[in-house]
Amino acid sequence: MMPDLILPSPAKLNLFLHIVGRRPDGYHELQTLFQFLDYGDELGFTLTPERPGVRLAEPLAGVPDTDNLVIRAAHALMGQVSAPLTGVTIHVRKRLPMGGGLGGGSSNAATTLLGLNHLWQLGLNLDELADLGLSLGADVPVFVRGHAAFGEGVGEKLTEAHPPEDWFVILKPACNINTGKIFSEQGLTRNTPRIKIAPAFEGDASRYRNDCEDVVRKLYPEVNQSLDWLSQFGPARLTGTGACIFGRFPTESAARIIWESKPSGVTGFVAKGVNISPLHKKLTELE
Ligand SMILES: C[C@@](CO)(OP(=O)(O)O)[C@H](O)COP(=O)(O)OP(=O)(O)OC[C@H]1O[C@@H](n2ccc(N)nc2=O)[C@H](O)[C@@H]1O
Ligand SMILES: Nc1ncnc2c1ncn2[C@@H]1O[C@H](COP(=O)(O)OP(=O)(O)O)[C@@H](O)[C@H]1O
Repeated sequence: MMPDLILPSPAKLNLFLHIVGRRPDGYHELQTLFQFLDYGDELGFTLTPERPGVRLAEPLAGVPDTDNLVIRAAHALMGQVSAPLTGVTIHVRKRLPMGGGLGGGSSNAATTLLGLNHLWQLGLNLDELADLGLSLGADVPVFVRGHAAFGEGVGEKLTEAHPPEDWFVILKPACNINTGKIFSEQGLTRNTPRIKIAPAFEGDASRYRNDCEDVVRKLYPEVNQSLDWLSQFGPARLTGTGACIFGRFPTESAARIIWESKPSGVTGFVAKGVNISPLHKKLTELE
């Protein structure tokens, strides 16, 4: 059966990620530049008037349904309204590697919040949805707002940004990295000076850096090797706490040439960086 609504759930990159301090609760204060990719998962929503509640069409491998950010986002939204809501089945077409620093789970949560707000005609605004999203994860608000952004705090204080919309080769080295483990490493750089004038910095990709990179290179030889390989063709960086890395190219064909020559055993994709989320583009078309 055709879903009632199909929406994209794009990936993000952290074009740079600076750790500028630590809060009393141990969480790290970041300064980061988020950009979306025109590549990601897809969520299909099918209304089920005969069956109330929210469910997944199929479970995600390794993620119990109650932990799935799609279900958690739907429940968070249902908690905001007292009126009875039509049942819905959500199909997740996964293309993004999980736990790779591309924000797939957070993006799925945001797509669910906006998709159900639309289907159920709840009328919540983006501020309300971003607040709900933050309770699910630090990366959810930027996906809810849908504009490339300079993020501060844990990534939830967002200022719209306009980095160049280049092409990227994204590589997924064959290892999984736990975000909590990286943030608890003793050798992590935690004292990068704060950037005061973000727009001046955004335009200069040669200054982009990820403070997790040194620690991740030491702990994960697969990431180290992939970064060394991709760096031959230009600056290559880690996104989030990894394991995915990206290299920047001015054109699609330049990116594809490098992609075709990647070492065996490494997966990934080629995608364009975009400053307006594909999710918001699609929702605007529906209005
Ligand atoms: C690093 C970033 C950058 O975009 O992305 P990913 O690599 O996850 O995509 C995010 O800030 C990830 O935020 P979020 O998704 O909420 O982090 P979680 O996986 O819940 O964090 C796991 C653990 O890492 C530590 N943690 C996380 C974020 C942060 N700013 N400081 C921390 O110290 C905390 O101990 C937390 O319990
Ligand atoms: N719908 C979902 N998609 C992906 N991961 C999910 C989802 N729901 C829960 N998770 C959990 O969230 C973790 C982080 O996933 P993800 O957001 O894709 O990576 P990252 O935060 O590294 O960018 C996964 O390892 C998985 O256990």
